[in-house]
Amino acid sequence: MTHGWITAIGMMSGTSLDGVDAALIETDGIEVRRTGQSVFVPYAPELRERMRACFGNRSATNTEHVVADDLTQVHVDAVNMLMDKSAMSAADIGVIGFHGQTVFHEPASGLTRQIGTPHMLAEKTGIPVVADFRLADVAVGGEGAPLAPVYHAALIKSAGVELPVAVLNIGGVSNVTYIDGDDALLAFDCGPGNARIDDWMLRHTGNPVDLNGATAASGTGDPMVEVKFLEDPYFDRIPPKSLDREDMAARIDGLVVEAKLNVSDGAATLANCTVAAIVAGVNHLPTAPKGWFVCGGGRHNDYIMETLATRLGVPVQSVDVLDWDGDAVEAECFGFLAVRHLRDLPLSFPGTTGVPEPCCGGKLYPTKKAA
Ligand SMILES: Nc1ncnc2c1ncn2[C@@H]1O[C@H](COP(=O)(O)OP(=O)(O)OP(=O)(O)O)[C@@H](O)[C@H]1O
Ligand SMILES: CC(=O)N[C@H]1[C@@H]2OC[C@@H](O2)[C@@H](O)[C@@H]1O[C@H](C)C(=O)O
Repeated sequence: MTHGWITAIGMMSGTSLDGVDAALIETDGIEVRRTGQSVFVPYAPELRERMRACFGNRSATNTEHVVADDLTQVHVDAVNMLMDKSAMSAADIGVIGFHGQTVFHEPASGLTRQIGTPHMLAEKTGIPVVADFRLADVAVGGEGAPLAPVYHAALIKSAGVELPVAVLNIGGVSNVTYIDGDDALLAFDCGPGNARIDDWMLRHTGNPVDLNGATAASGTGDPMVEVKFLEDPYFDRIPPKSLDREDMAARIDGLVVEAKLNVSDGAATLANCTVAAIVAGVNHLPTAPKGWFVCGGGRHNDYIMETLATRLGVPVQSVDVLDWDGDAVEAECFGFLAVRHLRDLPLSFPGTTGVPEPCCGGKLYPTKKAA
């Protein structure tokens, strides 16, 4: 098989609902020749709330269609911004990988829903779009997530680091990829990432973030809440396994309310739970990683990063030390996966989502001209 390099734009609208990350990547679907510029376009608060109202929708509603078109328009804007920033035009881009917004994820029922309007994105940008990345995986009994492991492994291959390592994404949910140099990858969602912290901060301060973990750092974690949190059966479940953003939410909120914590103690407690969930995941790895490389917005939370390093007892560093763009890894990943779709290469594996055999995925939405 001869592979040409394809320049792709990948886009992720993550579980934290903060906005759209878009990034350029040049790849043949196996190796990463280079990554390029990235942009972030935040959602307007009113759109964010309409998106949040779609969480839990097992099937599409009329209002959801409007939300899907509106969030797709933000993706169109992101593509245009990225092309302007990179002095590129649609003719320079081979494909867009469009994740959409997960509103419901229940792989045990064979259901995972990412909303967005891929044909609108293809028409408005004039670039073919690959979307629906998770559907084929859950259709054959997989978890549908995480899908980033094959991209994490491609990046680590040329990073020159001592193996085994863990690549950890701390987004709304956190997920880990264990890489020991063998082809067999192991990956799973660890637990809540920033989502519970964001919701707590929004409720108490009106701002959905604990900037750099400063509020947590000024508080004291409640150890009993953490102990009860770790009693959730999810942590003993053998991976692969995945979570919806709202999984565990009611239980954690209940524990924190019951403990009557103030804003800083609550932030510290929730950050400790995020860390404890990641540390609990080590029990499911074949050996302890020699180092952890962290991407996603949670790596900006100094309290989480420091607590994680203390509890893991090995170096925990931002992926930025490897010259990766830690805010763009997931977006780049969907560009990479779009190219893998075009090359008929699998996106998920028995060790990453529990599919019976390596599984291809995604669906191509050509531009009208190409159709
Ligand atoms: N400076 C910062 N300090 C603390 N937290 C931050 C900071 N910057 C971003 N975050 C957190 O990072 C999160 C966004 O990260 P990211 O974009 O990686 O998540 P996502 O892609 O939406 O989620 P997921 O990976 O679960 O799909 C927000 O929840 C935000 O609270
Ligand atoms: C169902 C879904 O959208 N899952 C996301 C979410 O956000 C982080 C974690 O949970 C991960 O499993 C996944 O996203 C990344 C990009 C993945 O598939 O690897």
